[in-house]
Amino acid sequence: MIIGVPKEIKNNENRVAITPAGVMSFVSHGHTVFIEKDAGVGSGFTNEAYVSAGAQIVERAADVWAQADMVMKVKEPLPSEYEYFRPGLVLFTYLHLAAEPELARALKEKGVIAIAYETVQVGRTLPLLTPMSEVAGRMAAQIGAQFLEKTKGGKGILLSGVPGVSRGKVTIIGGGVVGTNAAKLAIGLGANVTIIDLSAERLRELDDIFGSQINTLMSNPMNIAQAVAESDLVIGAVLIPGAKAPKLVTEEMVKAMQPGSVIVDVAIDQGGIVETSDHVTTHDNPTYVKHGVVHYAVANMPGAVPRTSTLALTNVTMPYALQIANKGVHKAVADNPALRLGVNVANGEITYEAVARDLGYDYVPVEVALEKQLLA
Ligand SMILES: NC(=O)C1=CN([C@@H]2O[C@H](COP(=O)(O)OP(=O)(O)OC[C@H]3O[C@@H](n4cnc5c(N)ncnc54)[C@H](O)[C@@H]3O)[C@@H](O)[C@H]2O)C=CC1
Ligand SMILES: CC(=O)C(=O)O
Repeated sequence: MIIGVPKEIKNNENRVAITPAGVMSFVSHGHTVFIEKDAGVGSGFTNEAYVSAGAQIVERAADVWAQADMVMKVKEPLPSEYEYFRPGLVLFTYLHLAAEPELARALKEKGVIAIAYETVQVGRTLPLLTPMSEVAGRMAAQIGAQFLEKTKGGKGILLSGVPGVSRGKVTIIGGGVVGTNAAKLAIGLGANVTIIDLSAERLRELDDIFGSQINTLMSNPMNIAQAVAESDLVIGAVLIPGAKAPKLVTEEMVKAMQPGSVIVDVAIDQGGIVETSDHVTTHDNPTYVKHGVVHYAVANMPGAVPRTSTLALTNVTMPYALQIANKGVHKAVADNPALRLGVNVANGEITYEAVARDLGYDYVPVEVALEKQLLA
């Protein structure tokens, strides 16, 4: 198979979908890898390192897309990349389609087989999302602490407090991977931490992990309203796989926060859990203020720490990418139920139920959609 890796073009996105080690794995299995010139530079991988590993460097993104059977990326394609879509092309990347209706339409209309990292699922875990959620969760606490500084627009508090002055209050809504990692850092910073989740089982696990270092609360509008109003920093970390994020923090709740408080809505890639985080921001211009509250809504947070993130991401994506390359997409998906759940669009159909529901399309099972191609 020919695998193509374009350079990421999202604002300050310095990750890359394959490292030289990944190239070596593909090549040792008889595959060909085209890497766009300088695609790895932001993550510290030179063109020469890719060539030494057996890749061919291609000058133009258009040629990478045109020659590849499978394109591997990190972030969802941007509108300027939609023209490269074509029937039968396999696209393996983060997609977050419930929040990207135009992208979903383009993939559907152009007959791409689009496999989303974030919906590949093993039991209750999302193995290709986990490492980036670890990164973003840890970043959320440190970014929140930074924007609480007066010079950054915040109310001017230090989360740890100092002897004789209270600690800052952090509320984390969603106690999964992002939430747990945000809590680790927030506890490390000395904050007073509350985690809110809908799952009593998860709250029990969090209580076992963190003990008296955190407070846990069941997710309901009353608990959320009270915790948010009292918080200096709120971190949005809820996920319903594939679906648009539920708006759990209403505009009224935001208005009740003190001016200069901070919201880091990590779930913004799925649309965000805060009513007032109504648009995505970028690393260049990461925050805006609404009702006196600083909102941070960057959808590619790990892109700011690309060396760590690229290594962590490719550690988990490569085994799946190799299965697709070695077996072909049909057999790889048929053999691996985890990968099957990753397929969001195939041959003109939406094949992930939550995405179809949220975007108003008919849901077509993956097998049926892939069969269409074999019959055609
Ligand atoms: N902005 C960025 O750069 C990044 C964003 N993310 C996003 O962060 C979000 C969270 O991801 P993970 O922590 O990996 O998901 P996860 O599946 O590990 O955790 C989600 C948690 O939300 C809880 N939950 C579901 N409904 C809830 C409700 N109504 N109230 C409270 N809790 C509820 C679940 O019980 C679960 O514990 C996702 O949208 C993910 O895509 C992840 C990485 C980077
Ligand atoms: C999860 C995701 O979208 C990211 O790491 O950018």
